[in-house]
Amino acid sequence: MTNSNNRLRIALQKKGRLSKDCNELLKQCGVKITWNEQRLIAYSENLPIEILRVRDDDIPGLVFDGVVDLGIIGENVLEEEELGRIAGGEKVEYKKLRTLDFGGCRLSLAIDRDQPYHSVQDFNNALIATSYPNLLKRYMKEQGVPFKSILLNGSVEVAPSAGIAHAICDLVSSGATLEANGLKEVEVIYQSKACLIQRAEPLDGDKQQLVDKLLTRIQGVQQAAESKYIMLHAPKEKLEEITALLPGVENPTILPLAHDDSKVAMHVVSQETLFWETMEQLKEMGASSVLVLPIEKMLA
Ligand SMILES: Nc1ncnc2c1ncn2[C@@H]1O[C@H](COP(=O)(O)OP(=O)(O)OP(=O)(O)O)[C@@H](O)[C@H]1O
Ligand SMILES: O=P(O)(O)OC[C@H]1O[C@H](OP(=O)(O)OP(=O)(O)O)[C@H](O)[C@@H]1O
Ligand SMILES: [Mg+2]
Repeated sequence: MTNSNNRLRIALQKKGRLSKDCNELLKQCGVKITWNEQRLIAYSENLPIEILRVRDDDIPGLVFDGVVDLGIIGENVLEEEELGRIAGGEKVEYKKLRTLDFGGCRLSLAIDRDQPYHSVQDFNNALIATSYPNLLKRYMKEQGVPFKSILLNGSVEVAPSAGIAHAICDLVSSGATLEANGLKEVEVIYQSKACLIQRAEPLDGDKQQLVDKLLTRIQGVQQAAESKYIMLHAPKEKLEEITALLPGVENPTILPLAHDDSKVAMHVVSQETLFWETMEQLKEMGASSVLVLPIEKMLA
């Protein structure tokens, strides 16, 4: 069954690590949605969009099968599902539209913290607990290390101390969960971020236009998050030096200052964070009133 009405259907994680960031991204893109914790389909009030709120594991399949038009999903879950389907002889098609700037984590092999470790060869014939058997299999095949996996869908970190497995392969971000369970990370096998995917089958003209609009807005939101608006007063003779110091700046706006002929006001959009060290250097060059402001939206 496919989408019968004319709304663009987007699958998002209902509850978990990605949900807050997904909802925030839609909000920043001007998609107004009234969320109701119990409702599994939410409708936008101002755009023809509906949100299907599901377990993240189901999102790749919903996109591959064309049940939804778009989905936001961790690359780890996306590739795991893709590898699984390919292994089962299925053809997998979808479009990856954009990598997003949240959901960053890595899939790693970890062992008991007191166990010595030399190389990936230490996993020869080991029993490894994981929720990502296909990504693990691909990695171990590349490394030429035979192993056995045991599938655990959650609380994977408990496996070694519970005597279920010798090691684990699970997601790591801060490392706090590994540490709390007496484990140490020994190999990173996959780096992941959230991404936006679209079903392979073409959308009708209106829906594709809406997708393109959303993509432009997402780009604007991401660019803005990475950029800063910098305002400062600069001595006229130091303009070039100061511009060279500011990261990613091309054409600053220069404005005259009232009652001071020796300085001008300089406004620039910088593509990177301005570090304290650079601020101090600016000051040494005679710059004053340096302000660094966040940017909410950007349209190039
Ligand atoms: N510690 C983390 N830091 C950042 N991103 C993470 C972290 N853990 C997981 N992620 C990313 O967020 C995704 C969702 O993680 P989460 O733990 O919410 O999944 P889940 O428990 O499988 O949720 P669901 O109930 O929807 O199946 C992961 O697949 C990964 O891409
Ligand atoms: O390195 P850390 O910052 O400690 O993060 C890693 C943990 O985060 C994820 O689980 P989550 O907390 O999302 O819980 P879940 O496995 O129950 O979904 C992941 O499965 C790890 O257990
Ligand atoms: Mg899940």
